Amino acid sequence: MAIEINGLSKAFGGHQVLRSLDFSLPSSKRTALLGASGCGKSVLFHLLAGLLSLDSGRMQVDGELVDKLPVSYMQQKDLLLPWYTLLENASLPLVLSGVRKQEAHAQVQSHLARFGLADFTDHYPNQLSGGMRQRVALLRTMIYRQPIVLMDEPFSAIDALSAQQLRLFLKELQEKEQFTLFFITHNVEEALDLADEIWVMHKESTPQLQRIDSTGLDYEARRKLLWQALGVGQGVLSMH
Ligand SMILES: Nc1ncnc2c1ncn2[C@@H]1O[C@H](COP(=O)(O)OP(=O)(O)OP(=O)(O)O)[C@@H](O)[C@H]1O
Repeated sequence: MAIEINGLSKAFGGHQVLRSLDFSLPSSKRTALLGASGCGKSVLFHLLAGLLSLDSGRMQVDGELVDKLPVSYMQQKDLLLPWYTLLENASLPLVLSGVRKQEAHAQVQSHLARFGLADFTDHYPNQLSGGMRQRVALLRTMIYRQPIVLMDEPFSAIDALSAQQLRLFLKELQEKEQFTLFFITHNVEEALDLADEIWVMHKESTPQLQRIDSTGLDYEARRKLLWQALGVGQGVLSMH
């Protein structure tokens, strides 16, 4: 699937957030997007998913103009419905797509153990930890999957060990099923471990999107290059 974006711009009031972005999203690859807080990463994902409208620019899938890409979108907020149990929340996209409830539940149940959620089927979101809710959101994204998967900081609310396991799980799944993964992270190591391609979004410079070319470099050199592109010697990318 060829995904081409041209001249994509977005402003809020007088604040120009995205300035004429051009890129093709690498198909069947894992692409990481990094950049300082507030530079417009989530706005870009909202535009791609059709949750916001473009001021100008165009999006094409296999040469066809589209107003949104075919995405499963896991947002920063887990968006779980408080009055539904874990099982019902995770099954929701399948049920909405027309799968019978019983069958949707059975499908979800077969994946629960892998996500460390098998013992919590009947729990409501307010009875789950932040990390667990994130895992339910990840499961829900994976179970009703479109050709492109957008993830906005998928592992930021999860403890380090669970995050590592889920990263590995996601990587294996992507390698097996070959969907196009585009994810936002503030974690340089996560980008280096998980992504085939790494892009940095800038607030001020033009072009606003920079592709980090680290062909032939070892891990340490790639790490250094990425920190340099982020304009930071070391330490954290941004403070929330
Ligand atoms: N609906 C909106 N209305 C007005 N301004 C908005 C809206 N959504 C985003 N913005 C502004 O657009 C800019 C970019 O926001 P965005 O959420 O994309 O940043 P980000 O790079 O994802 O940041 P972070 O890494 O902290 O999540 C910010 O200045 C934000 O205040």
